Amino acid sequence: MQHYAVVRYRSRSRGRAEYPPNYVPPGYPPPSYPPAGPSYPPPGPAYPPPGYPPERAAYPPPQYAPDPYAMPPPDPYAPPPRDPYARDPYAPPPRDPYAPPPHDPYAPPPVHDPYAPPPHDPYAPRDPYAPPPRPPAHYPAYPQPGYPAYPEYPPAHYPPPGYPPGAPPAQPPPYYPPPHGPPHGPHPPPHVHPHHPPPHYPPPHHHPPPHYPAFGPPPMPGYGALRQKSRSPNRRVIRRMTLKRPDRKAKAKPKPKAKQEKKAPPVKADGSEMSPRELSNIKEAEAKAKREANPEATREAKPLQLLVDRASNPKSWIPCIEDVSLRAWMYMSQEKHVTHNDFEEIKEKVDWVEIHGAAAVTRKTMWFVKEGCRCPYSYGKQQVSAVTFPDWFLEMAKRWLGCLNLNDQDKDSMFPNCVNLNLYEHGDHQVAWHSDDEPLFRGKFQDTRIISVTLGAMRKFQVGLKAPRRGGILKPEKGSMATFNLGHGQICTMEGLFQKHYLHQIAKGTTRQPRINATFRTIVEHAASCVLRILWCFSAWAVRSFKEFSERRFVRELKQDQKHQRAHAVVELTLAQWEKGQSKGLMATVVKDWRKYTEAGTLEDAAFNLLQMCQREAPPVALAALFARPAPKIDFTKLRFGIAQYRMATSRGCGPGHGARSGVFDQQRVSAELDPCSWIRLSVKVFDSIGPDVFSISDGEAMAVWQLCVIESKKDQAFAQLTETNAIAFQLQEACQIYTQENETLQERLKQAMETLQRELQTKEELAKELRDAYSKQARQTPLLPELPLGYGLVKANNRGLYNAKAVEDVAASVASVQRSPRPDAVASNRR
Ligand SMILES: O=C(O)CCC(=O)C(=O)O
Ligand SMILES: [Fe+2]
Repeated sequence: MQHYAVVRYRSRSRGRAEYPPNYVPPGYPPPSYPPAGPSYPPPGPAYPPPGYPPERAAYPPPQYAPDPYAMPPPDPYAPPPRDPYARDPYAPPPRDPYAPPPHDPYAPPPVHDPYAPPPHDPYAPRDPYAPPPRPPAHYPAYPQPGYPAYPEYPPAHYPPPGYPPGAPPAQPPPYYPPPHGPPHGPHPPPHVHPHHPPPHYPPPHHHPPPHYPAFGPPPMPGYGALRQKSRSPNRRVIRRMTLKRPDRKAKAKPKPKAKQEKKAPPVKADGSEMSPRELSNIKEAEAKAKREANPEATREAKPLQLLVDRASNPKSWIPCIEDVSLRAWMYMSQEKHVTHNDFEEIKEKVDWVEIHGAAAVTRKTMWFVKEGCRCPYSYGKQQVSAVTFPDWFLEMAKRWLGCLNLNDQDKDSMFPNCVNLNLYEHGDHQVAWHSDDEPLFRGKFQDTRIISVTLGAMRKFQVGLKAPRRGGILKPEKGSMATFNLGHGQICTMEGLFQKHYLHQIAKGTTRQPRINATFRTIVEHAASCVLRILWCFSAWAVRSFKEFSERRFVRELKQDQKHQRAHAVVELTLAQWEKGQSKGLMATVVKDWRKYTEAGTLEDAAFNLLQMCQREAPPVALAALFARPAPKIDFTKLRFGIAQYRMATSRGCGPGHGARSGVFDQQRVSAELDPCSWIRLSVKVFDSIGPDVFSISDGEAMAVWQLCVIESKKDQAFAQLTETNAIAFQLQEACQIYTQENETLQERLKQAMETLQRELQTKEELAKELRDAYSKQARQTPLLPELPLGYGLVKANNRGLYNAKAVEDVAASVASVQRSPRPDAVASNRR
């Protein structure tokens, strides 16, 4: 359709050059216009009137009215308002004899009006800010001194560009230029795609200019246009959102990835295939070379405080692994505060969850987290829900770890926010080779701290360098394994990138005594289903914006110290806002902590500490109501939607909370509709507290954050699936191992049977030889005996190289039968 329009337009423009010189397009007045008669324009009263100031004589001045909507400035020299009783000397005569007669013979018939807008023009202004009405009927058909200009006058660019050669009509036809496109031209012009008008189309006067009087700029993009009646104020916001959404269909489909050609497996020098073991060896060597070529950052380059550095008695800590190039450390120490009573209490009080291996229960576990956190923990395919630290356990843990001075004062002294408890009831209970590198701890990417405390029986704790899986099974690199005995009261730390580069396990043992182990860790990235995740997002977002804000405003023009001063002022402003608003519960904690941290250190510290605080802070009051319900699954789509709505409502430039108060944003309603877990209320509170006055966070950023959340939650799901699949694969591999062993045993038995058989065969062969000899001896004496078939009694090998036992048996049987049954001729001779 569009293509057709273009072709038509082109052919028309080509044809235009062939118009005769005096061509007048249909509908235009003939060149003799205006009709002969009185002089044109008609003689009126003298202008300017006597006494009129000379500088206003040319009113309106030629440069006037670039803006068709702007009213002329109040003219101090304007002629006095018309006296209704006096005849205005400047007023046009009530009936202008020179005005085109109503039935103008040159006027085109209304049906063929070339200037009429198309009936269903998608670009037709439906704008509430539409231009003012046309001039009143008594206005002259052309601009005249003394008449304020109307948008349509004077005719712009007459004759229009591209007008046929020849003299244009002396006067433009009435209401020229036509409001929509050139005469006869298609509408919109052919180069304009109907769904993508260029920025200048439709002509600018359809939109109120930025300084449009009296209304003020409405806040949202697309304002003015497409304003529709809505049942509630909220609907309007929703509709605008819908309008803003990108066309999903227009999204480019991701290109299918080019098929990767499978690498041919390496072969030996003689061209023969390598065994899986040889291949694994090669992979392991490659991984080792790669690791050695890429050492990790040193502690000098990237500071890291080790636990031993903060221990009260550093000398009692034994270094087990100090791998600087891999940034991995492991230390051990004996802690006297771990008692046997603790062991009994934990064993009794904990509601243990059994972990099932391929065949049996491998151990029992429990997953404790800090109050407020809801992150589950996965053991293979088994997922265990979070249980808040019981007070008795917290008290115990603080006693055990007291020597490490973890007092939550700064980022180095954070007390772990979760613990995994393992109960190994006897030597058969174990945990296979693994590393604690779950996404919760980000151990693959950043330094982590794991503190393990042992109670009860001693067990062997083995560590080794991570290597590529062998036959799908995780095992340490050859020759890298080290074994440590962990007995009652032993504390063991794994720090830095230990979980990235090392594996550990508790191997099966012979003991019948139980052992409990508590591994304390720190969750740094809460799971998508955890309520603290949202707080983390908000904080990350607020901190980022805060940093951006301070940078943007101050970095360029101010010195470093001034920048800090100003940034602190911003913090103060924020705090004031927060305190003014929701200063109870969670927000109060946030405010208090932020204040504490900003007072203590640099901006970066403040940002980091705020993040840490948001992650670790148990929300005692504000979130308590949320926890009364079962663990909520956050619907990020709904949440994002709610947040976006709120953002839109408040971005009207009236300050935080305005939208909610003014009723534009029906908070109650949205909460009821979109918020099954009170999440919107919480997010709105946080939003309200941040406030657009302090942080200029765009809707785009808001969306981006929530989109990130959605992606992350998908990632978590995918990860859960992956873990499940891995667990299944692991089970299969275990089964495979068992079968391989069985197979080996069977092969062994078969070999033994073969050997026995072979020995038997040999004996039988000898026997057969003896028999043959006896037979031939007999035959010599008794010539009537038939000839034995060639090779009779010889043992034959079948195709597979196995001896054919049946053949031997046949020989033996036939020999026996020969011996047993007397031959007929022998019988006959006896009778004789
Ligand atoms: O029992 C231990 O000492 C180790 C436990 C462990 O590695 C774990 O829970 O991840
Ligand atoms: Fe572990």
